[in-house]
Amino acid sequence: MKEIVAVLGAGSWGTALSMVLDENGHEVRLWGNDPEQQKEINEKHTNHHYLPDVVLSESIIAFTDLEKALEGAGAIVFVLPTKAIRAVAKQVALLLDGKNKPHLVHASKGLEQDSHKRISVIIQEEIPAEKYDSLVVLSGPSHAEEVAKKDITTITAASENQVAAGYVQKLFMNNYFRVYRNTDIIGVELGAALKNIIAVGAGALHGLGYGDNAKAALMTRGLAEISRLGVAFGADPLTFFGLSGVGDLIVTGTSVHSRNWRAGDLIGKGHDLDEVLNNMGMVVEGVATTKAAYELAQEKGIEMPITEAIYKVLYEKADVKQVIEDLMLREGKAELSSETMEKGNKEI
Ligand SMILES: NC(=O)c1ccc[n+]([C@@H]2O[C@H](COP(=O)([O-])OP(=O)(O)OC[C@H]3O[C@@H](n4cnc5c(N)ncnc54)[C@H](O)[C@@H]3O)[C@@H](O)[C@H]2O)c1
Ligand SMILES: O=P(O)(O)OC[C@H](O)CO
Repeated sequence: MKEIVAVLGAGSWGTALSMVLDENGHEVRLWGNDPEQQKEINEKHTNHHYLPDVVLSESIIAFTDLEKALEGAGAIVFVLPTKAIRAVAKQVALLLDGKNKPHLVHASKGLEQDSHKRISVIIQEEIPAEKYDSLVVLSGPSHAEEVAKKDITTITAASENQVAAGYVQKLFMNNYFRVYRNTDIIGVELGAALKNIIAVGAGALHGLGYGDNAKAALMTRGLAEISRLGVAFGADPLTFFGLSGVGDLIVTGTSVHSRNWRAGDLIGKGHDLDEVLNNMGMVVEGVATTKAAYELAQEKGIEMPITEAIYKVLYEKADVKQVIEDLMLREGKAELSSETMEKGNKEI
């Protein structure tokens, strides 16, 4: 199959996914809102700020005109920072005529500020169902830098509509980019968004000089609270043992490629949050997601002690070492409870 695919978001991940789609023979239109960057993609076939040293295929065409990018597209892939999704979805809704119904895909990882909504919910709110065919979430352990080098990557296409998930699987899959299907859109989106919080924490532990035991503790107990929140919102607990759960937690919580991990590392080393975010030059989703998840957990009475600790460090300027000591000295608990997986038990 050869499709026209509009990729919305010309940053690291949008560019890497465009390379996969181009490799698979699709017509790729990479839309972005920065004319200089789009010019660079079309004239030099590079996107040096987001993927240094990567040369793009000449057949990947950058667009600044959204209407032109969407014309006749069989699939539209949203790969924008979470905070830009609603505004761009509104624009897309105005441009879709309901006759040619594209498949919608999103590959972003976050929760909306204030509303705490998942990205698929935002897209469904902004684009009327009669204007598109299906909505699929593409998510999993995948650093853009490695995908751009064609390193082996596995990822999940999640949708309640398995025909649509199969379409997205076929669209992206090749010998270095393996795509699985999944039906649990809630679990996949929450796993993807919440692992960024734990990755910030893992970076901070590294920055502070803690060792591997601490890293394993954070990631394991982090996964426990991600699962607790997810299950409380209707996710399948098994999803958190999959690519969008433990898989993405490993890749983000252990890698210098991760902007979330790097931000945490610098915070652990004593740098100011605003300075860290300003210097990163790319989105660090975990910071905003920490606030959204913290508020969500407070609202629903779900215990998320690690998220709460990271929230205090990021938003209340709490001392990291003190926060870690407080976490360690909480009242002793049982490690596992079958109720945790069934109901999001608040005792654990
Ligand atoms: N980088 C990765 O390896 C990776 C992998 C998987 C998922 N993701 C997720 O994909 C999403 C995008 O991440 P990224 O790494 O590409 O971010 P990035 O910071 O590298 O790039 C973001 C791009 O979005 C553009 N943008 C921002 N606001 C916009 C708007 N209103 N309209 C149009 N363009 C706008 C920016 O100009 C930039 O080109 C995030 O949710 C991230 O968590 C990233
Ligand atoms: O660079 P990060 O921290 O945004 O993480 C990138 C991806 O989400 C890893 O799967």
